[in-house]
Amino acid sequence: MALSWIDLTLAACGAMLIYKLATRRHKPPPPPGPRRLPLLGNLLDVPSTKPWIKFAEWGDLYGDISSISILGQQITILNSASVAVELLDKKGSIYSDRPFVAMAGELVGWKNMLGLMPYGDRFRSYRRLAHTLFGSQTIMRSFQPLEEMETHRFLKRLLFTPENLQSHIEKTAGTIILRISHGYQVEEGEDEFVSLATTVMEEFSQASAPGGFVVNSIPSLRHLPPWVPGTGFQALAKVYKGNLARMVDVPFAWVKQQLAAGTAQQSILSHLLEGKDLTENQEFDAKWLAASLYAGTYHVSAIYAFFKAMVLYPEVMAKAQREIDSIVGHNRLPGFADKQDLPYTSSLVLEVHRWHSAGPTGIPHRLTEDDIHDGWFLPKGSIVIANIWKMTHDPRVYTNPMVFDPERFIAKEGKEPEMDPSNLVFGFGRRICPGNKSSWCQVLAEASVWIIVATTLAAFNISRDPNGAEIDVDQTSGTVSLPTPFECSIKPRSVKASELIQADV
Ligand code: HEM
Repeated sequence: MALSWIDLTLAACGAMLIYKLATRRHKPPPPPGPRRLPLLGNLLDVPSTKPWIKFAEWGDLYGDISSISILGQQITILNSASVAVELLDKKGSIYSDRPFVAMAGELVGWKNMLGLMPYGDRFRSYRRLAHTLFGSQTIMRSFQPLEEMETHRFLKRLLFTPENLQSHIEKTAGTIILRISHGYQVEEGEDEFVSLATTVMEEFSQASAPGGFVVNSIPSLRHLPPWVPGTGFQALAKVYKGNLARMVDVPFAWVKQQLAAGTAQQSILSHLLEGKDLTENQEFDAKWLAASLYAGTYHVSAIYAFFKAMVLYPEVMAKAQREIDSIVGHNRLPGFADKQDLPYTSSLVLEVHRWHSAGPTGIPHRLTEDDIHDGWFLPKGSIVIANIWKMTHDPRVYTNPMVFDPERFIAKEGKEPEMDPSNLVFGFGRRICPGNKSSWCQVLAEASVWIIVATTLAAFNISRDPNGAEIDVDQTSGTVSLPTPFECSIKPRSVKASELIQADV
């Protein structure tokens, strides 16, 4: 008997159903994790603050690779460096996308910044562009005198208004980056570029916060016209977008004007633009690449954590000061040239990066293909989070991980140094922080923390404020996590130290 079209259609549907059932039956399970509720999954299990602590507990219960599901979206959590390397490094070609964040990425425009840029040709050309320029240690070292000078200015600000520690750190970190990225010298007091960037970073935090905007959970809402009730996010996105564009365009226009006048300082942008006939696209990329650097604020958190650690561990501060005094003496401040002779101070900087996780959960990666790892199924489009906090506080890797102890990185007879946290804190794979030590803008991340730590220890004593509140060893929630606020006393170590701080820069 001949088959009718309806038989064929039914057969096709049946075949599809059988195929789906068969493939579903044969699909391995997701990595283990807490029990999932229908529809909600683990929505109620993830704490709204400091999720890395809960992620670490799941690591202890279910192993180094675990997973949860939130409203149908699988999230895989990696709790050890080895598993992060296996997935994010070794399978980087499929683990390097970023999650789609409708409000921040799409509507406001952060997808043009490196951190949120989708993985693809444009991303690769950004990183290639940067690497060809700054893979050279020579170019990066040429920025060191500038960094020493800005650090000296930081010491001066600290001398006169130590109570404004956090804002001095923010200003100095921003200044160093703007000098290197745009060749721009920040004004003392209120500065137009710094204020604009501060506003834009706050807006980014709001626009990217999970649960902050309904459009982040239901991205298709972004297509609704602004007159539809409940789409107030559209108007706000327009304001944020305008501010972001100003933060990117205004300093860029300033550099072009300086280049035309022949007064431009050496900077990343001057290297990219000077004497080159760039296409519109190349110019666009250069502009957003330079702005991407300015958006990296993790080192503010690391420097602030250094001050907190010194208040809590005065014996560590005293030991580093003895080392600096013995090598540098009392008649000058330390500089990069002294670094190799200051191993304890350098270990102290490593311990700051380990003890305080500036980016406890990194920036989430997104899978672009299905993957099976160790018998577990990780679907295309799922999110992968490296729990950096757990990796740097794992007792299997670090002895007494909650204690601040630079000695752990110093080789002793019969004892190897513990793992260098630089292999963890800058993330993994093709999205590893470009501020990583083997990468092109290391001078901005590791080096800027080192020079501030070394000169501050040489010049100041940092101690508990006798009238201040009890200090807790805690940190704020967020992609970039700061130490919780604390009070401390910051005083020059001697009259000579005070003179050195006030000397002309
Ligand atoms: C203490 C200093 C710093 C730490 C701990 C840190 C940490 C991180 C981490 C964990 C990531 C995510 C990596 C991943 O997705 O696996 C990241 C990305 C990034 N960082 Fe840093 N960072 C620091 C300093 C800086 C500085 C100074 C800059 C600016 C030059 C910077 C620029 C960036 C950029 C542009 C990305 C995004 C890279 C991409 O998505 O391809 N970071 N950083």
